[in-house]
Amino acid sequence: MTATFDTDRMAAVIYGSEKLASRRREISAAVSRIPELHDSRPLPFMDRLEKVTEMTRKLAALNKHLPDIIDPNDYEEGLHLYHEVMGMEGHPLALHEVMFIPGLIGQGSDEQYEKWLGRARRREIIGCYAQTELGHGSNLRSLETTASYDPSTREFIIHTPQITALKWWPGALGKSSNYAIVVANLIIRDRNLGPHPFMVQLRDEETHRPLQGITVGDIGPKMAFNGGDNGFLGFDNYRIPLGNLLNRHARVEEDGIYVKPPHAKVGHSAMIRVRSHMATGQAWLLAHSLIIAVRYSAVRRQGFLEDKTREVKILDYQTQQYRLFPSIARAYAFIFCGFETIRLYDQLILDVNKHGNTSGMADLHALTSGLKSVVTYQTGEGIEQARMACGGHGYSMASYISEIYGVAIGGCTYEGENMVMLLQLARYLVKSVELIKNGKSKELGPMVAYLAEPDTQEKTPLELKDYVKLFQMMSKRQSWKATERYLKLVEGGVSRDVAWNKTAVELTRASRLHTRLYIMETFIRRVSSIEDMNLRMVLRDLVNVHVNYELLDCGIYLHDVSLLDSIKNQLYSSLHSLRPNALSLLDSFQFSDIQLRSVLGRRDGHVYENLFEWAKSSPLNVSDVLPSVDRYLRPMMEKAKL
Ligand SMILES: CCCCC/C=C\C/C=C\C/C=C\C/C=C\C/C=C\CCC(=O)SCCNC(=O)CCNC(=O)[C@H](O)C(C)(C)COP(=O)(O)OP(=O)(O)OC[C@H]1O[C@@H](n2cnc3c(N)ncnc32)[C@H](O)[C@@H]1OP(=O)(O)O
Ligand SMILES: Cc1cc2nc3c(=O)[nH]c(=O)nc-3n(C[C@H](O)[C@H](O)[C@H](O)COP(=O)(O)OP(=O)(O)OC[C@H]3O[C@@H](n4cnc5c(N)ncnc54)[C@H](O)[C@@H]3O)c2cc1C
Repeated sequence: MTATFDTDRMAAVIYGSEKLASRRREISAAVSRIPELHDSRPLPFMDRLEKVTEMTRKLAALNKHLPDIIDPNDYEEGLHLYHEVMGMEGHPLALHEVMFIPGLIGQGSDEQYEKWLGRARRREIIGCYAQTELGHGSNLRSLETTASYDPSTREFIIHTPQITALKWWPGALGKSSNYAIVVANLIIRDRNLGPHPFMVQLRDEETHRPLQGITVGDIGPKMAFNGGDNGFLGFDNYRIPLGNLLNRHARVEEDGIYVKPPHAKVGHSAMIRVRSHMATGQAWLLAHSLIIAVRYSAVRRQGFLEDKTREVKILDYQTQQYRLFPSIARAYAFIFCGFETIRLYDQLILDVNKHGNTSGMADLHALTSGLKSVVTYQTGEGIEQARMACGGHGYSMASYISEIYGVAIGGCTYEGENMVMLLQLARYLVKSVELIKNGKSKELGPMVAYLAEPDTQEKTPLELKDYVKLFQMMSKRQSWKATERYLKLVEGGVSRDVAWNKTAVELTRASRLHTRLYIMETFIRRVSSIEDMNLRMVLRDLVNVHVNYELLDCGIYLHDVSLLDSIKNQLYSSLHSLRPNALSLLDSFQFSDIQLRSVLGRRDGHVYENLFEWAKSSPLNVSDVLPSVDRYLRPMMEKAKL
């Protein structure tokens, strides 16, 4: 089937500019010409140590070739090059780029940039972000690692008081990093001033051995990221200089006087940054799995429809389309709303760092808390559907979908466990409803203004604005319902914390609806702004799939469920309309075969030949009779014959 639009032009929309989209193609082409940058053999056949070694080998090779391929100062080009070469299974610089350098930029002073930033950027040192502990991750106020100030030596003493205080999970900590931003409770004269970020050297720069007072290692295999070394870390009264408290916002004077930051949570900026980037990051993962599933579905034939002489492509089944197309729509929606969120984050950082203005922090914290939760969960759902849509071959690691799934659902946990983060957004929604109840609607931010709108009659949506209106109404009702339930308990004498817990499920529902509304609105906004008519038309089809699917999925929040029949019909017809463009919408992501790492999804479409070649390369097929057969199976069978 021929697409109605140009995939290069769509790539420019997906990646934000014509220039970046074409640079991505050039970068992929450059990588394809350098064998040193390719996987030396399929990753699923490697054990953990081999994977870590392979990732480290490629990283060093990449570091060597990087200046010939990209402008080292161009972050977006760098991100693509890393994805292409390193894939997604983790590597020594993953957290260095994603949290260590951004954490230093967000929290460090100009003097501290001078000391560490250049070295970090040149990769003279490798760092990670060590916050989570064995006993606590979500509740930062219960972290146990201490950094006690000793004015006599102008040093902090970093200490792990007990086993639960061991840092646990930080990526690239176990074996790769020699520095870390360590989040520890700042203690001055026995007063705990809460978690603060410290720059800590962990290993000798020459020998790479842990420094005295440091215990560090790898935490073992995980669901995914097994090419990376998530680690543990303990401190035995380990001393660092006063200048190692990252002090752009909070400071300790030599005599121990503490200077507060302009906002208590300004130290969370590295987390807010990652959360802001997660919608786009997860969208690539969702698209990655869908490219595999949709390409495969356009090759795989099974069963008959009208033509009884030739089996049908499985992509023509309505159930297959229902399984896959709403996720294509979500992948696009996440990208567009991700771009908008990143812009909000960049603006906030500018406001905070240049003008000391922290007034936007609460809004962005609430928004990104909800967004990371909804997006990671829906991405996981979409990837799992993509796997099942490939039948048995989806279950093989040749499809690579299980790896993508493992990586994506890590996002439900890292950067804030999803339920915990949904409840953060819920605090904001409840406060907003309380403002309205107290006659202060004027104080509401623009994203929650709809909470003050009166209910109107539900009617069949015909235009996009009708869908938004219906969704706003459902979201508003749920926020009010949850708030009133909570307040009723409080008014009845239940403590706020217990009342909150007794309302928590309803509160998370409110957060999800609010976030889904935001995603829908940003998706519609972006598509309406696209000038190329061919692109706009196909994206409009995608929006139709999205709004109908979302409404149907949230149908329990409608009062008049009879509306659902017409919504179902509109959904089925929009799935049908999308069919000719489905594959090209995914090809527009322009994943190379190297980056795809999937035998099932390769561009050449020779699924069966490629699968057979892949199976033959299994280490189990090196010999016809395995030693385990000689040692155990044959004797067992021989014995049975006697
Ligand atoms: C270029 C970037 C790319 C990014 C990658 C994106 C996608 C990736 C795709 C592929 C992956 C590839 C590589 C990545 C691999 C691995 C993963 C990468 C990183 C993972 C790193 C981590 O996980 S680091 C550890 C993260 N930990 C957490 O997130 C902990 C969660 N907990 C919290 O954040 C907090 O404890 C809390 C928010 C739940 C509560 O905060 P706390 O300070 O304890 O709260 P209270 O003292 O009770 O105060 C509550 C009060 O403060 C408000 N608040 C809280 N935080 C903020 C904030 N940041 N800003 C503003 N306000 C805040 C809160 O709303 C309350 O306000 P009210 O009292 O007014 O209601
Ligand atoms: C792949 C991966 C990479 C990571 N990388 C890093 C890193 O680089 N650096 C780093 O510091 N950390 C990292 N982490 C750790 C991660 O940030 C934490 O695991 C995460 O914040 C969740 O915290 P937790 O493990 O304490 O979960 P818990 O909070 O123990 O969650 C367990 C359950 O308790 C529930 N729960 C907890 N609190 C509440 C509450 N208040 N209300 C309702 N329910 C609640 C949760 O919803 C969940 O169901 C990583 C984790 C993973 C999986």
